[in-house]
Amino acid sequence: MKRYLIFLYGIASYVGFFVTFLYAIAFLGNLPGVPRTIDGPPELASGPALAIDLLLLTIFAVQHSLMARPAFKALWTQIIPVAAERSTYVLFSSLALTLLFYFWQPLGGDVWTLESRTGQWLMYAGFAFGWVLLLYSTFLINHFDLFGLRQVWLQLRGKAYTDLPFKTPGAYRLVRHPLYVGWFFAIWCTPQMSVTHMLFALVTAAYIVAAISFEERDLIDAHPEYRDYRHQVPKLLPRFRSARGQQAKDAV
Ligand SMILES: C[S@@+](CC[C@H](N)C(=O)[O-])C[C@H]1O[C@@H](n2cnc3c(N)ncnc32)[C@H](O)[C@@H]1O
Repeated sequence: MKRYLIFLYGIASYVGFFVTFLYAIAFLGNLPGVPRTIDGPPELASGPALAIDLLLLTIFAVQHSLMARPAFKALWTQIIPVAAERSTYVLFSSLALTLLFYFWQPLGGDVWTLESRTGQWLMYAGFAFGWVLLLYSTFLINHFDLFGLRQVWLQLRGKAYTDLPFKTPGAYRLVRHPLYVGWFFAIWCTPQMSVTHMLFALVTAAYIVAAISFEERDLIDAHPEYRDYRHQVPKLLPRFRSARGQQAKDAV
């Protein structure tokens, strides 16, 4: 019975993630048909609105980073079943994001507005590319493990969990963090950058850069070969070498 409940919990948490993921696209892209998006008429004075937005971003950052640390997981799994740990992380992340979507306060004011149709379409293309890259990268690592489904499925079948191996498929050969590159595209590519959107993009970008150093420390502890990978593959910006440059390097 308990095994089925944990499995159902994992499925529910995954559905929650998926709905939050779709809402995040609509929220950041100011898509029609959803009750609240990142931009809109300000409801509060700038000071309180800014304080609320920063608080919402901090809640997400603290939840997301703290609950991902091995030391926190070791403590947390004394309270909740080990197999439900990742689903709980996913659930809490979705809740923190939902809180942000619901209470987000637009500040008003524009940073840039692209008038050219080509510029606008390039921004839309970058936005779409970001979300696709983000989702694609989860499948390169293991989508079902990242979102807790593999863990609850293995326990349902009475099988032991095995850690994911370190791997560098597809985009991981170009950069170490393609999923975060996807985030960068999703948060910065907009034809109309408002002050509110800029605040979101700046804080999120700073958070991603900080999160990378925590994540890489854990990765080196778990997979010592990550140290070499770190020297060979850039963090976020791919290096495109010319064929002649590569030949010269191979010859050395
Ligand atoms: C949300 S994913 C982000 C992955 C990566 N930072 C990126 O931007 O593509 C975080 C999880 O991926 C795992 N991870 C990151 N790089 C990995 C790799 N090359 N092989 C296996 N797991 C990896 C981390 O241990 C962490 O559990």
